[in-house]
This record gives sequence, C-alpha cells and structure tokens, in this order.
Amino acid sequence: MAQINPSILSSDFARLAEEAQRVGGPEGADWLHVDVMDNHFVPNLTLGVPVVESLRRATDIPLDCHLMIEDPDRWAPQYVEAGAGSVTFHAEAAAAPVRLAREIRAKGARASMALKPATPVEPYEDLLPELDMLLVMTVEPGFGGQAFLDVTLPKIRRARQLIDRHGLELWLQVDGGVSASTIERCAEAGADVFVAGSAVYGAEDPAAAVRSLRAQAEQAGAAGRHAH
Ligand SMILES: O=C(CO)[C@@H](O)[C@H](O)COP(=O)(O)O
Ligand SMILES: [Fe+2]
Repeated sequence: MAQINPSILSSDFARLAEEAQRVGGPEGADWLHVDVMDNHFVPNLTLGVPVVESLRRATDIPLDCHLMIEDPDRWAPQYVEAGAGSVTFHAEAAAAPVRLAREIRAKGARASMALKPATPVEPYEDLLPELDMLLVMTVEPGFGGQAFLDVTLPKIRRARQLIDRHGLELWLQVDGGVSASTIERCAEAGADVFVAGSAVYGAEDPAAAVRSLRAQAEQAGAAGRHAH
C-alpha cells in the first residue's frame, strides 16, 4: 500500500496546524513530513523541537521528522519525546547509527535512516534490520521544489532488492521532486513511501493531490512488482 507524506516545507509556516488539516481526513495523507534543517548539515534553516511539540498537540496526523542536522545522535531522541512517530537521521551525519536507531525504537518511534544522492546503500546492508524505514533522497537535501534526480533510480532498485532479499518489513521512502510526472518511476523502482512538498501544497486542492499521487503510485508499484 503506497503512502503519501506531504512535506510542510512547502506549506505556510504561519498556519502549520491548518496546513496539516488541509491534507488530512479520509483517504488523506498517511503521515506529515517535517523537514528539520540546522544550516550546518544543509544550507537552510527551518524548525526545531518546540514546533514539533506544538504540531503534535494541534494535529492528529502522525509526524515523520526528517532531520537534516549535524549531531543527530544527540538530537533525534528529543524529537521522539516531542511526539514524532518516525525519526529519520542522515547516515552521513550519525556517529553511531545502530545505537541511535535502537534508541529511537526504544523510546517508541519508528527509526529511519536517510542517504544523500551520492551515498551508496550497499555499505549499510547489514544495518537494515535495525531500521523501520530507509529514505533514499531524490534531490540534494536542503530545499523544496528542486528537480527530481534520475540518477537515484538505480539506488532505489538496489535498496528494494536488499530489503526483499533479507525479507525485511522496512519501508522504502523517496523524498525530493516527487510529483505526478516522477512518482511512477519511483514506485516501479520499489519505493512505497512518497514525500511530496510542492506537488501537494502547490496544488489547488492538496487533499485531491494526495489521493491522485497515491493512486498513481499504487498502479505503478503493482506493475513494478509484476515485472520483477
Ligand atoms: O527533505 C526535503 C528537502 O531537503 C524534502 O522533504 C522537500 O521538502 C521535498 O519538497 P519537494 O521536492 O517535494 O517540493
Ligand atoms: Fe524531507
């Protein structure tokens, strides 16, 4: 079942609770994607723990926090305490990814690790059982509204092969430039969780955009599984 996680990076930060509601409801978004940037790991600055705490209180939708920050070993557990249902740290930034994934899980959230476009998945094969989700970035992290990088498609396919070969349950998320014109390629390659910022919040009816992206992904995913 394909999941669509709208990224609030493309929403109005002065009305986050309303923006979350605009994509929720029946057949709405599965999770809300919250991009945390520290102006060190990426050249942009967004929001931190207090905003996640407020969003948690103001909305029902589970929060998928994507930490584009240095020293996630120190900060990620605080996002679980703030109410995140899933916390993603970057492989390039974590000092002790196994210990960190275990800590996130022990605190009660789903543990997830992200790979920038140039970071290969193979060195992390043995670590996959420690994770609930793997995020393959399909743009360089830092900004919404960038063009999808086709060069990441082979890595999505390799990640799907590794997950299936080990019989793992973990979700395979893609993030960056996901839209009506790119989501099918991602789904065919084996992704099952799709972050979409501008494609959802830039649409006239964001909830309808979520439904239509999900339908596209479901169809293409089924075709991809049939072909493999
Ligand atoms: O993590 C990031 C960017 O670094 C993403 O979550 C973006 O927010 C996705 O936005 P679009 O590319 O879908 O507009
Ligand atoms: Fe993100």
